[in-house]
This record gives sequence, C-alpha cells and structure tokens, in this order.
Amino acid sequence: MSNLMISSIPTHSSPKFLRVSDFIPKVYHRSSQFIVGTEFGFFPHLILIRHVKFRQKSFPCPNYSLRRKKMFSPRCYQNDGCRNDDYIDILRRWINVIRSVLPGGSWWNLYSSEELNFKFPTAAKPISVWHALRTMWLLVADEKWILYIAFGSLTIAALSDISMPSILASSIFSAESGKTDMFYRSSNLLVLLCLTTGIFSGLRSGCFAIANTILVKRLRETLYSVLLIQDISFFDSEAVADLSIRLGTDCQQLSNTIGNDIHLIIRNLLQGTGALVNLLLLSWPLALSSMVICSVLSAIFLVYGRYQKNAAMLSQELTSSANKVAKETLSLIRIVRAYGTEKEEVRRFMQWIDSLAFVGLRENVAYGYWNLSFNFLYRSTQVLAVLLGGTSILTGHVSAEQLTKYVFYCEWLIYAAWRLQDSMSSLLQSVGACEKVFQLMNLLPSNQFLTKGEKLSTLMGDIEFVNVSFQYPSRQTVQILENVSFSVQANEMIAVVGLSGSGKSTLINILLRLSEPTNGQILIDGYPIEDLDVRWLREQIGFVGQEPHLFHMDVKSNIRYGCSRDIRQEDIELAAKQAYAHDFIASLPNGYETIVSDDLLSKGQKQRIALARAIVRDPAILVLDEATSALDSESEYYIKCTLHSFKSDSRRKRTIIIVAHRMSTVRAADRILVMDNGRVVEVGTHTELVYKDGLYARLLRVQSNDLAL
Ligand SMILES: Nc1ncnc2c1ncn2[C@@H]1O[C@H](COP(=O)(O)OP(=O)(O)OP(=O)(O)O)[C@@H](O)[C@H]1O
Repeated sequence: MSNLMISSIPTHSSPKFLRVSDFIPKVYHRSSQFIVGTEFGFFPHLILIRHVKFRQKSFPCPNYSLRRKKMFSPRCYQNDGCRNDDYIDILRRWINVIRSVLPGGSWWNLYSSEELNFKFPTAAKPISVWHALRTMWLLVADEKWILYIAFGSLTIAALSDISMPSILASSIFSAESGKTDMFYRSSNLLVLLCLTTGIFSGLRSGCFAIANTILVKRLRETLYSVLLIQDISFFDSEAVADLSIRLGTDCQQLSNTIGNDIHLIIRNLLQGTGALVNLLLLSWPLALSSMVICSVLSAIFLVYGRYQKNAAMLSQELTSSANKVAKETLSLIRIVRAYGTEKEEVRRFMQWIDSLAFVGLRENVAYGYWNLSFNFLYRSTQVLAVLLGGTSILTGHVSAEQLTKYVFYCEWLIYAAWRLQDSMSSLLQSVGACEKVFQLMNLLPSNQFLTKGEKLSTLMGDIEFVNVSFQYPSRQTVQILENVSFSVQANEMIAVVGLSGSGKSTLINILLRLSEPTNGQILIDGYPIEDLDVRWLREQIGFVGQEPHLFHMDVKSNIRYGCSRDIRQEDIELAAKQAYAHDFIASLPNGYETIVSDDLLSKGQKQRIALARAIVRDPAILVLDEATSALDSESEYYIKCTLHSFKSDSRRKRTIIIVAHRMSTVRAADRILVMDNGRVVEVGTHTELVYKDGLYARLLRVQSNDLAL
C-alpha cells in the first residue's frame, strides 16, 4: 500500500494516547490520518478500540471536522462536490480492516517473541501438552484407583452411548416391518443401555471430579513447597504478587483439565471411533465423505488450538501484571491517597486491563470462527448424507434403515470430532495458562536445602569474615561487599555503622545465609558456615530486621514463631518484658491472645514484639538490624539494658551484632565496625574511633550537630 507509512507517535500526542503503544511503530494512513493497522505488533493493541478513529490532536489535519462531515454526511457530498477519491479511500480502508480481521490477517497478531521477552522477562518457556499431562499424572499417581474407576466407567458409558443409534434404528424399522420379537429385544437392550449409560456416566463424572480436586490440591501444595525452598535471590526477580497469582488463579485454571477436558477428550475419541467403525460397516464411500469433513475440521483446529494456547499464556501474564499493579497500589494506598495519584493508578492498571481485553477479544472472535466452521461443516455432513445416501437408496445400494443409521452415526462422528477438538482447545488453553506453574514446579531447591551440614553440640558464637565479597545476582556489575574481613568473639557486642547503602544489611544477610558470598569465607566457631546445617544454625540465631513484620496470628504465636523448643506462657511473657513490650501487650483487648497484623500496631510496637520473638529463642547469636530505630528514648534505654543483661547471662555466652544509625545505641557496643562503600574502613571502641577522627567521628559530629539544632 503506497499511502501507508510507519511512524512513532509524535511527541505532541495527546496524553490520552500516551500509553505503552506510543513507543511502538504504528501504521497509519498518510492522507487522512486514519489508523488502520495499530494492531501490528503486541503493544499497539492498547488503542485497538480506537482503531477506526481519527486522531486530530496526534496527527494535525486542518480540515479534520470538514473531512469527517464529508465522509459521513451524504448531503455534504452533494453540496460541495466530494471527490470520488474519498469514496475509494474509505472503501480501501474498510477492505484493509476486513482483510486484517480475516483468519491470518494482521489483526490477529498477538506479539513477537522479542516483545514478549521485553514485556515479560520472567514469562515461562512454552511446554508440551505431554509434559503437562505427565506432570499431572504424577501428581495424582497416589490415587490411581480413582482414575482407573473413572476411565473404566468412561469406557462403558461411551460404548453404551455409541451402541444406541444402531439399536434405536433397528427398533424403529423392526416395528415398521412388524418384527415383534426383534422390536422387543431391541427395546429391552435400549432400556439396559439407558441404565448403564446413566450409572457409569455418573460414576465417571464423580471420579474425575475427585481426581481433579486431588490434582489442584497437590499442585498448590507442590508449588508452594517448591517456592518456599528457593534461594532468596529468586524472590528478587519474581514478584510476590505474581507468585500468589500462580498459586491461586493459575492452579485453579487447571481444575477443569481432568474434570472436563481429559475425560471429554477420551470419551469423544471413543465415541468418534465407534461412530466411524459403524459408518465404515454401513457404507465406506459414505464414511469417507464424513472423514473428509472431519479432516478439514481437524486442520482448522490445529491453527485455532495453537492460537488459543498462545493467547491463554499471554492472558495469564497480563492478568498477573494487572494484579501486581493492583496489589501494589492497594497495599500502598496511604501513599496513593497522600499524593492524590488515584487517577494515575487507575490508568496504570488499565494499561494491563486494556491489553487483556485485546487478547480476550481475539480469543472470543477466534472461538466464533471455530464455531462457524463447525456449524458449517456439521450441516454439510447432513446435506452430504442426504444427497449421497438418497442417491444410494435410489440406485438400491443402501436401504432406508442403513441410511437412517448412517445419518445418526454421521452426527455422532462430527459431534464427537467437534467436542474432541473443543476439549483439546480448552486443554491447550489450560496448559498455556499454566506454563509458568509447571516451570516453577520444576525448579530445584536452594543448595542450602540439598546439602546436609553438621550440627554442633553447642554454639559458642565466634564469627569470622575472611575476605568476603558479594554482588547481587540482579546487579552483577556492582560490588556490594569488597574483601570484608573481621572477627567477633563469643560474648562480644559489636555495632555496625556506616552511611546508608554502605552494605550493612547485606553483611547481615550473608551471615544469616539469606545470600551466599561470591568470594571469601565465613567461619562460625571455626567451621565454614556452609558446612553447618542451615536449619540448625538458624535456630541458634535470633534476628530482628529493619522492617519487623507480624503474621496474622495472636501476639503469643507471633512471639514463639519459629521456635523449635517447648515454650511456656511464662517464657513468652518474660521475653516480652525483656523487649519492653509486656505492658502494651497486656493493654491490648485480649492481651497475648489478641490477633495482630502488620497494620494494627505501631512500628515501635512491632519492633518490640519482633525483639521478644528473637529473645525467646534463647539464641547464641543475636542480630539486630536497625531493630530499635522506631523506639522512643525510654524504650531504647530499657532495651539497651536488656541487651547488656542478655550478653552477661551466666548460663551461656552470647554474641550480639547491632546495625544502627543512632550513636546512643552504637556507643554501648564493645567494638564498632564502620562500613563505607562495601568495605570495613574502621574497627575499634567508641573512644578509639573518636580519637582516630575518621568516618565514625564525622558521623558522630553530624548527629551531635543535628541534636544541637
Ligand atoms: N536485593 C537487592 N538487589 C540488588 N541490589 C540490592 C538489593 N538489596 C540491596 N541492594 C543494594 O546493595 C547496596 C547495599 O544495601 P544495604 O541494604 O546492604 O545497605 P545498608 O548499609 O544496610 O543501607 P541502610 O542503612 O540504608 O539500610 C545498596 O546499594 C542497595 O541498593
């Protein structure tokens, strides 16, 4: 088309049109600024709905309104002598639009693989249906007997079903020809078939439904278990909202697979084969004509099925992206309200919903085409049966009874072929939608859970970092820790200070084995940390992070969370008192039984409960990462006292590592480690570091000046 050109949306486009689609080349009509092919590619679909539309602002056209009038007002054409070219233009545009929506047209393009990789970098690689079926089979393998009953019932019900038309025709024609014996025999057989079909169909449906429930339960259980033992870095690349969608919606998507799709596929396969055998026995030339029609239907299905699978996968990615935005916005609703960005957030959400509608629209139109093909071919079979069958009766090759049976079985065959392919399409859609679930289920657990380490009889709490370096997998070029070496003696309290972003929390994460160092080694009581049993080691460590989070449970359960030893109420209360939390917990409506969650308590209160959680474990190593940042001076003072008594507990030695910004907290430590840009630049007591007049002294001065202001 000579008058089509490709262009990016001009920068002066109306904001209304500035969506993801704006960054993608568009094909538009040069002469009238008429968008004809916005759907060429993946993103431009966002303006699909507007695609038969003039865009005056984006593509200025001086006589835009006049042109529009000319095109749609017949009187205008008469009065000001509209040129024939305009009619041809309109016609050509409509032809283009119609051509694009016909099968194989550009309207159907969903994405290119580059666009998919760019938009959904973590999207799953396509998997085969066999692989999916095999995984599903393994998940329900423990309850094979249900599937055996289901398949057995299915076979009996299908065979009973397929015997019906022949016996039905025999009954009618035996009655017509006055063969009473044969009529009663056929009628009795029909009653028997009715009973077997009913009973075994019920059994079949029930057993498949049970198998389905088992499948979805196991699927969720397996996926959840696999997710929980992934490396922490895995959660840096996969959004939590996305994973919860995989566990919820995607797993649910498979709920119809066994209950409906697989059993319908097998049922229709059996019935279709039965019908074909009957047809061949009746008259092979007639049977061949039906087979030709079934083959055409299958060829159409091949294209349709593949399209639906891709569309389903894309729909799932888009739903997941929309949910991610919604989850983020709703969980940050206070910020959204404070900044008044409700409209922007709706727009951000709508980007995905528009895309979803784009794909959904195509899926539905494709389904329409599929139904159209089926209905056309189905009716053709009937017409063909009457034409060919009628001719055969006239020439005396077949009887009226044979033709009646033929028509019955023809219907069975084409219906079975249609339902078979419909169920296959649904299966392909489910598999397409769940590719990510299957991919996640195949992930190997973190190495930490694969190796069995040593459990020491007691942990003293000596810690040594030897030349430890680290980069986050998501930012391989940035060195976060660089040759960090230091040691902490058992029973020592050390503080880690430094500017924001200097790597303090990363250091703690490596000690907790939430991340593995890229270089160097960590020794605990002289043992390389990776040689120790990771679960055992974590039981020996009490940790309070920067953002203490509470589970949606009562306070008591939150405090004893993750504690393997037996905990009594007195232990919980003692830990709460040490964390200076007892008084406020006692004042809650149900005291220690009060159900709390992240939103119901202040940050300081959450920090104190988290501290009690760490203390109640009676850990050999206590790690506090900005754990008292939200506390008032009085609470902080009491907690400092607790830490001192905790450290000087005569029952066992304890090591305490505190990351803090507040110098009042830091000063209480035996030694202070100062970090700058991923390196330890100073180590010493408070007095030594002040005397040294380095980074620590500078930080101290800045804070004192702040307080003085
Ligand atoms: N998951 C992550 N993926 C990639 N980079 C990260 C990740 N977490 C932290 N970083 C980067 O690592 C660097 C050190 O971060 P870290 O949280 O350890 O600093 P910090 O000293 O504890 O800072 P703050 O005092 O503000 O808590 C920062 O540049 C940060 O952007």
